Amino acid sequence: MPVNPAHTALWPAPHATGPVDATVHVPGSKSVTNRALVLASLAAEPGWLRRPLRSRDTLLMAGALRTMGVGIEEGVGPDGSGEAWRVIPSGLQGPATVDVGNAGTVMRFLPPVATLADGPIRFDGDPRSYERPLTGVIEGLRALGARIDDDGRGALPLTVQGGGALDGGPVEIDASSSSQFVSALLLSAPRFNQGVEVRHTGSTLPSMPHIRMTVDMLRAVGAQVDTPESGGEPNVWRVTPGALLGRDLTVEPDLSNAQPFLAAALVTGGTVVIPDWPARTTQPGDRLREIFTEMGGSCELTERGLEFTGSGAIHGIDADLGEVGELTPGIAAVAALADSPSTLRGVAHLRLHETDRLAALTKEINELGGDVTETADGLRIRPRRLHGGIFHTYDDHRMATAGAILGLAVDGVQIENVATTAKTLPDFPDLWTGMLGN
Ligand SMILES: O=C(O)C1=C[C@@H](OP(=O)(O)O)[C@@H](O)[C@H](O)C1
Ligand SMILES: C=C(OP(=O)(O)O)C(=O)O
Repeated sequence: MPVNPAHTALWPAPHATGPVDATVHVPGSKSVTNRALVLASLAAEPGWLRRPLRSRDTLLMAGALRTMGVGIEEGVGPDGSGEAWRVIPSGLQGPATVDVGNAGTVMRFLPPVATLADGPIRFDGDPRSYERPLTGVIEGLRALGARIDDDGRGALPLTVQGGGALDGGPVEIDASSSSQFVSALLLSAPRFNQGVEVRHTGSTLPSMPHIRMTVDMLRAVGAQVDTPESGGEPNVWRVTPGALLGRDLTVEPDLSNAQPFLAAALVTGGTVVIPDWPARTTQPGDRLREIFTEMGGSCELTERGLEFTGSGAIHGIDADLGEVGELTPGIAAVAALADSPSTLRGVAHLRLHETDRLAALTKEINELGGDVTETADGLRIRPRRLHGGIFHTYDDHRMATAGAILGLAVDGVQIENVATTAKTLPDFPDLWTGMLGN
């Protein structure tokens, strides 16, 4: 197979020569954009999506929905401002083939949509997508009446034999390996004949803010959802069948992608402003306000956005990151530069993310001279003086941004395949050098 030069290229991570002082406009949220695309495609009328993220994961989602017959057109929003997508739902059709890349949201959220299509929808993706868990979606959909052909491993590749409709009803799944199993079954459920009642049976459930995001966004398009938090049973979510509205939604900046920029303020003792930081959000990245404050920064929400300032000191942290797992690589990078040890817990499921993130962070930080050990459910990080070297990214966007954070403080860090940030933030290298005034 020919080697893609972008995958072997080394990017010299810029070293900060002083405190950063920058305003960084962070593009839209991956998680919001991909949920909005699914919900708008299932609606009874056209809708608008303003400031959508345009990255590998969201373009794969839009492309997949288009191959099933949905119209997703470029346009300016109804008020004439900003870039937008107009989503025009239509009868979903197979045969079609969906490339999921390595997008958890695409590989999990779309098989339920495909059950509503007329005809077979084949799902395939990057080699890593074959290793990421999908059992909760496959078994869950079968229990709800779907026909799915797979090779019995509970993973991709597979074909959903869309029958134009799905019975729906009650289903038990174990979503301890990914919250996206729950989100997937809920997002399409207003269109199932009986809606759905999802009961999670596993002992842990990661990424609760992402499940809240699913519920909030369903309600915003008119769905009726009962949750444990709205007085329902623990671990049970119910969605009533019904038509969804086509809305006009502006996508919030991706707060998890704001992380490396906030980290830059923390690591250099500088200030970074992120405009349009939402006052209220379900995005897990909002937790960075507390986490990075505990690690030595301070922040304020002003009319300019979130203003985050580092004190010059970086402290270690003992934190359960189970709710905000996708923040772990960036927190681990900051922790490796701190003045005291850190313990990051509750993130065993990161072994099944874009790469085995616990192994990758341990190996790569240690190769720069660090002292990181894996625990059963996380990392223990004892800061040591680091040196330059190659930081491998394993096709993981958050490994690349974690390496860039280290490079601010450690001279001579070279990031292999920084282009992998295109999964959720294609502009990363430019935004990063722009922040540093280069
Ligand atoms: O639903 C979502 O948009 C996501 C849920 C989380 O997945 P897991 O629960 O599999 O960690 C998160 O890590 C991922 O980046 C995005
Ligand atoms: C885990 C992540 O992505 P995915 O949506 O592919 O699961 C992530 O972005 O950190």
